[in-house]
Amino acid sequence: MLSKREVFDGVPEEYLSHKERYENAIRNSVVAFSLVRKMQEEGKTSINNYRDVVGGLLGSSVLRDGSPLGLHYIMFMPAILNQANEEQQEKWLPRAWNCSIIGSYAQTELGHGTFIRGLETTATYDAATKQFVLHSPTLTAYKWWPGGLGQTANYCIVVAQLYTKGQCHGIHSFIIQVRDEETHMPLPGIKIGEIGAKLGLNAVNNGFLGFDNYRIPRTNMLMKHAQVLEDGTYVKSRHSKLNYGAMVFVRVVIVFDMVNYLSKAVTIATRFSAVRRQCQLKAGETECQILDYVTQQHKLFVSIAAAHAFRITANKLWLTFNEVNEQLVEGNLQRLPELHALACCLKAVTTADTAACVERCRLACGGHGYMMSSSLPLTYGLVTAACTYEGENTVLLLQTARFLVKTYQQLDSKALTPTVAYLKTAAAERFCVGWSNTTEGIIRGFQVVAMRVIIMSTFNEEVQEMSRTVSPQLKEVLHQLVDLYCTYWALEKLSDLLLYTPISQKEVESLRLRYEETLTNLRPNAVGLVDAFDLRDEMLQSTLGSYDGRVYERLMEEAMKSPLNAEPMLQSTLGSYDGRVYERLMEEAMKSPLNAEPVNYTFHKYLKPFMQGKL
Ligand SMILES: CCCCCCCCCC/C=C\CCC/C=C/C(=O)SCCNC(=O)CCNC(=O)[C@H](O)C(C)(C)COP(=O)(O)OP(=O)(O)OC[C@H]1O[C@@H](n2cnc3c(N)ncnc32)[C@H](O)[C@@H]1OP(=O)(O)O
Ligand SMILES: Cc1cc2nc3c(=O)[nH]c(=O)nc-3n(C[C@H](O)[C@H](O)[C@H](O)COP(=O)(O)OP(=O)(O)OC[C@H]3O[C@@H](n4cnc5c(N)ncnc54)[C@H](O)[C@@H]3O)c2cc1C
Repeated sequence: MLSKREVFDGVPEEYLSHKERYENAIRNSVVAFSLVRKMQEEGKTSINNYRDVVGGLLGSSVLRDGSPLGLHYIMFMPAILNQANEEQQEKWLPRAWNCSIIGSYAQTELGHGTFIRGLETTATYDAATKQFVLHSPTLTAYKWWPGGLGQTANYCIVVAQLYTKGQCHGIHSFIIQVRDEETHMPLPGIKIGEIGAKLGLNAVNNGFLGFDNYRIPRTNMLMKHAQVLEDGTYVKSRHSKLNYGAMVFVRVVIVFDMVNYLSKAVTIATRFSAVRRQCQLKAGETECQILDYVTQQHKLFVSIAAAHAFRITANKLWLTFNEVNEQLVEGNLQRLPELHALACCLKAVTTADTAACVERCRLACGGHGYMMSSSLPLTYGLVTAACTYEGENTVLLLQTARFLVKTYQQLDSKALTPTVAYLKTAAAERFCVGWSNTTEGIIRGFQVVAMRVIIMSTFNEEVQEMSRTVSPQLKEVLHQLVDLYCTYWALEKLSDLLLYTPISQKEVESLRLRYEETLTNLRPNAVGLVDAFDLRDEMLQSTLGSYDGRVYERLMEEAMKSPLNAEPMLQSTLGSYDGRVYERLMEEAMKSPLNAEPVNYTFHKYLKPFMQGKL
């Protein structure tokens, strides 16, 4: 059994080189995911409910900057579950589940990420040999970004344009072996490596992949929805977008991920704000806690409310996802467009808001928030990536807008699905008959705004659910959070409300007062509310947010760990670009020390024994 997390001579991750970071990540990941395998053996997790277990590990301090094995669980396995037929699931799932193969998900290319119908990788069926020929016709056709593909995965799901009998049938998914299972060397016809250093997630080992007329068996096309028969006949799917299912799943999962990161960041910033004393409220008094400043409360408290709002929303979205998928299995596709629009909208909104809130938490901690040891810069790097991956936010909001406009156009002719039923009410009231400065009044106002501009998603507060299951005291605080969240956004989006609702100047002024009252009312419970997230210090990994409040001692202890305090100079900088983007990106990628060797030693020392169940 491997010892717990090893680091180089006690040097924290921040001071490791790019290569050392990867080697450290492999070591930590095989230890962490051996736990998942142990839980499988003890029946404590299964192929259909491992989200929480893997999610907990990926958000933990052990894998704090991602894992080369993350995509295996996040997309490789869900894609097999979602797009492989039964025979293929029987063949591939057991090996994926016990990690005797490690997979990734290769869709994005150097030249295309958003417009997936424009992907260039081709899979051309050869009926004579009953094989598909995978090929990257241009440099821009190289797969670029797949997590774990650089040096770790030996299989991946590849999304390519399917050609058979001379005709293109659009993008489909294929399971493809890219490395030898014994030697881990890239297979003939495969060009593969890692793409280089990034803003964050530098332990994920994102890779590139090019095909040179690479042949795979016909049965490696995932054929749950569409098929290619032995003679090359194409059988199309019931719905052209069923192949997009893996992306919908991850968008749903990302909403849960944002809850975890936002809870961490606001816990760190709120606790630090209770410890930090700076300036005086009245001359001659002792310096006050910065948490007592209304400006500090304005920065932080809405993040506490948002963490709860996102958690409730994530749970509701997960229920919807499972409901719709059960209907898909029965052949009922009626709610697929609603699920797609909902997943797009909530992934975009929660990632954008979380990135903004985490940055605001950092700013609320002054210089100490800028220290890597605070864990806030790392958290920001993780959440801001989520605004891009799994569908760039702008593009996903446009997908939601497309669905809402279509829904509005069919308002009188079609029954509305549950999450857009409010449009009927808002339409009936036309211009929001009256404004009231209550939670319900604000929600109704936004429904009217949404109605009017058809691109705002509405906010479904689960207030009733809280009143059934919580004590009067907790209900009061949770209602304060609901009030805060609604009045905050009413004030943030005041221009829309002024444009589309009859809110008066007087009501705006009282809304402002109500907002400040709510901040004051929440202040006594602020630390208790973040303590309620129950995030252990090991999870937070932050000098500012530790439970014991020993901020300064911890800052100094961490500072003394820097090798710069022991040695003169480290580091160097990289060159800049001349505008030849794709060639330069590839040239930069090839500079990575990881690409200097065909197989990193950690494969033979850690990964292979892990995959063979020998750890
Ligand atoms: C299990 C373990 C869990 C552990 C938890 C730990 C947390 C981890 C969190 C995640 C961490 C890291 C993961 C990072 C990994 C990143 C992976 C990737 O980034 S993979 C690549 C992702 N790429 C994209 O998302 C591409 C974005 N682009 C698209 O999706 C499409 O191009 C789109 C939708 C923008 C346009 O598609 P298309 O051009 O084909 O469609 P149209 O716009 O013309 O619309 C036509 C029609 O189709 C409907 N539609 C579109 N998409 C879907 C869909 N997915 N499902 C259903 N329907 C869809 C659309 O609504 C239109 O319908 P219509 O009725 O005609 O209006
Ligand atoms: C950390 C990370 C991990 C990733 N992991 C994976 C992975 O494992 N597998 C994988 O396949 N991919 C992965 N990706 C790739 C990711 O899915 C793409 O980056 C994403 O889909 C955006 O595509 P792009 O980067 O090509 O940007 P583009 O699609 O080129 O978009 C660039 C910008 O153009 C604008 N734009 C584009 N299209 C439109 C439009 N229709 N309307 C308006 N504006 C538009 C937007 O402002 C957008 O930000 C990862 C990316 C990151 C950052």
